[in-house]
Amino acid sequence: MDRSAMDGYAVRGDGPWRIVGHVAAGVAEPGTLEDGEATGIVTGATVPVGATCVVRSEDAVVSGDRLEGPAKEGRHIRRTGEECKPGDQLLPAGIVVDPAVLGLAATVGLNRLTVVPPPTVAAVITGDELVHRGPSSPGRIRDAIGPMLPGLITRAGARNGPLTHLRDDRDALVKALKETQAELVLVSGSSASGPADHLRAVLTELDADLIVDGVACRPGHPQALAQLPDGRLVLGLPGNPHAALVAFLTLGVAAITRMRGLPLATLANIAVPGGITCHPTNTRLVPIRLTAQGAVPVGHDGAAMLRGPAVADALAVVAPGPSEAIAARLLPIDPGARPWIL
Ligand SMILES: Nc1nc2c(c(=O)[nH]1)N[C@H]1C(S)=C(S)[C@@H](COP(=O)(O)OP(=O)(O)OC[C@H]3O[C@@H](n4cnc5c(N)ncnc54)[C@H](O)[C@@H]3O)O[C@H]1N2
Ligand code: MOO
Repeated sequence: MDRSAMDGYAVRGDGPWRIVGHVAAGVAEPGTLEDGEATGIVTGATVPVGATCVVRSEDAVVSGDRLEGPAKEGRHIRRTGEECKPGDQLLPAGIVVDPAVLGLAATVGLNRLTVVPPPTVAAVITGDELVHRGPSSPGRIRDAIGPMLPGLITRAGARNGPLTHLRDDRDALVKALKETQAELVLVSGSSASGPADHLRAVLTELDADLIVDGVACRPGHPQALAQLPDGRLVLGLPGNPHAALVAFLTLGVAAITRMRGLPLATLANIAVPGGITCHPTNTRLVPIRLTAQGAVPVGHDGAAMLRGPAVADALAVVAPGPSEAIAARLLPIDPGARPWIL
């Protein structure tokens, strides 16, 4: 149906017009206008048959049932089929159902969409030294990874499964990995080769396929990705909090993105006017802020520090090399952000 885009009067022909009625919202049969006739109308209401334009209420001069105002053929009428015609493809296949997509689907009357459901991601935080409330004390530190994960998981487009805390105990980790129901299980603080780091041994015991056994990046090199025989994925996040964040943003987001049926993002390149020292053999991930001149490192970027990442817009992905990089790729700190095209 043709609808009014403004509150005012639907008119037919040139003015002045005689006001013959009013069309309220939701009226299905607004009638017909003859030449020289007008009817009051609200935004969104169906215009009467024969209406040639709508005069906005602020442009209308009314005295009794007489209306005067500016008239221009088609003005302020939303014509049927303006946005889409039968047979139009509204959206490409494989698109993320974000709020605008959902609204558009409802607009065209769809009750059901065929979707790839978001995967569920669970987390197991390990460490005898961790406390979860109050300040740290000698020998004990606050868990900084657990509080980061639910938001990261949500922003990566997955559902949060259970988040549990474990002592550094091999049997407890075996039990947790056997019992945790999620397509992806994150395990923090057990990725290296120390006496309390059981992840790799436990993965072997569970007959997992170790898909990624360390990544040549700094921080985050001990990260690991494995697949259990029943198909669930396990991602080992290094215990150092910045390293854990890097591992989630790289392997974690890549795994979740593919489980959602989406292609991996292409990262934009950006200039680093002040340069960033390269690592000779590993890719560096350096927290930066975006400025009009390019990427500027924010500092406080040690593997155990979150002060840098907390104020950063992105991680600069700096390829290995002998000297300084003057350009880098950008990995958003927020996994829900669309990667920038610069
Ligand atoms: N011999 C080697 N030792 C280490 C290596 C190595 O290559 N060879 N790599 C180091 C790097 S790099 C990292 S990262 C860590 C990774 O260790 P794990 O994943 O096994 O984690 P932990 O040893 O338990 O902890 C490391 C560090 O992080 C602190 N931590 C642990 N969990 C949390 C948490 N939830 N919140 C805050 N901080 C946490 C923990 O107290 C340690 O200080 O291995 C290095 N060692
Ligand atoms: O992962 Mo460690 O630096 O590489 O913290």
